[in-house]
Amino acid sequence: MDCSPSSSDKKTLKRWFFIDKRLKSNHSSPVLTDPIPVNNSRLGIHSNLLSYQQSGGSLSSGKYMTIPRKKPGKLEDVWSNGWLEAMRSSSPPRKRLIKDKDFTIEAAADDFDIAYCSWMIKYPSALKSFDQILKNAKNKKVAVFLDYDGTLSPIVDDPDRAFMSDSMRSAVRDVAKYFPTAIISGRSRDKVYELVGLTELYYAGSHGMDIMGPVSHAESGDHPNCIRSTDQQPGKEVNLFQPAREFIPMIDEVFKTLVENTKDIKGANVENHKFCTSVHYRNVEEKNWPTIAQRVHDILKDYPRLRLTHGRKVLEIRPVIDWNKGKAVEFLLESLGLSDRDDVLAIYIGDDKTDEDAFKASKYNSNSRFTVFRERNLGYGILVSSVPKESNAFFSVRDPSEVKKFLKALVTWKKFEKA
Ligand SMILES: O=P(O)(O)OC[C@H]1O[C@H](O[C@H]2O[C@H](CO)[C@@H](O)[C@H](O)[C@H]2O)[C@H](O)[C@@H](O)[C@@H]1O
Repeated sequence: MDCSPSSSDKKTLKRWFFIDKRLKSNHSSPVLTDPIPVNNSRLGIHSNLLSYQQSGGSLSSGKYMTIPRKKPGKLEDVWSNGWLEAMRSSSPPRKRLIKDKDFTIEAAADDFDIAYCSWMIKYPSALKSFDQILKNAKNKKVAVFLDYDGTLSPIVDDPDRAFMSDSMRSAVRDVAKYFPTAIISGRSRDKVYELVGLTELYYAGSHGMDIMGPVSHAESGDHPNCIRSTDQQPGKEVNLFQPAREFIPMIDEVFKTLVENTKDIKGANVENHKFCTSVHYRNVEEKNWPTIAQRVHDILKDYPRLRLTHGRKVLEIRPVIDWNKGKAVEFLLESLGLSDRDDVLAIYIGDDKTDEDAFKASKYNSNSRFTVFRERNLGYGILVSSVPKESNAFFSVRDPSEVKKFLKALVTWKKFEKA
């Protein structure tokens, strides 16, 4: 779809603004929003509100190796804390629907396209804005951060079959030849490394809680959770940074309990990412979503040091520490010696709610210690989305195929600049 306005669009645009106005007058917007669980003091709390070092509360519930079969709680829990609402809006609809928290209307293709074009005024295409990006990148050190699922690989029903294409792999390999490049994924670091298979990159798994980065130029290398290692990535000395190390036994225990307690729900799938665990409901019938949500909720009640976040048709359980993909980007920039400088442009491409933390990331800077990417043009967040949704990103691309075009364009620019 081409979103450049043409004269023939005028009529339809007018029609769209009329629809838009009508929806707004009903306190509604055609843009998908991510409802944040309300009414839940613990399980849905935003990580930024929590300090990194948590005091009190034991690390384990003391039940390692025994898997308790939970007594079901009341279904009202998951209604009242907003989980179900968040689950329903957790992935872009495949059908052309305009959704709002109060109602869903089936949109004619035209209306949907116009909604998308109107959304792109706020989140312009990174491909069409490439000249603007280059203008800002000129004479700067560019660093590239990439999410995996939905960004480098298309979303598919089976998480074990989310492969990236060879052409995408070669585009990422080329990018890494010219720019420091890292993958920041919700998956375990081992799994995402297995899927990407490139030694040229740095990897952060478990939403940034397991970072294999460069041997540090800065203080981050002296962090107590940093281990220097040479054997993890062939030919490279790397730093391993694992701020949630102490949670490994607890996550393993919760993972086993989740497997046991969801095994009778058809389509449920639990993954262990070592520092966090995911419960997929993409293949669970919608009528059973309240049940799966309630089971997870009941288990988490026993773990005050774990919290829940929502991904694309997945419930993610992770430690209550002030660490996320945004912090991982900051950490990697610091390790790369790219923090305390103005001549750096960080580009982050991602599709999911957890990528929003990275879109909001700050960069250390001598003038003001934390400088938000978006406000100072020190970095660009690029959201991958084929439907309108609210984001902290600056630009957008529609899908992984546009991500690949963008990466290739970066490489072509750099080659040309060097020649
Ligand atoms: O941060 P990411 O690299 O994007 O990882 C986030 C989650 O991605 C995977 O789940 C998502 O992709 C699956 C495969 O396309 C899809 O089936 C699932 O519905 C999506 O949520 C991964 O399996 C999760 O563990 C990650 O947390």
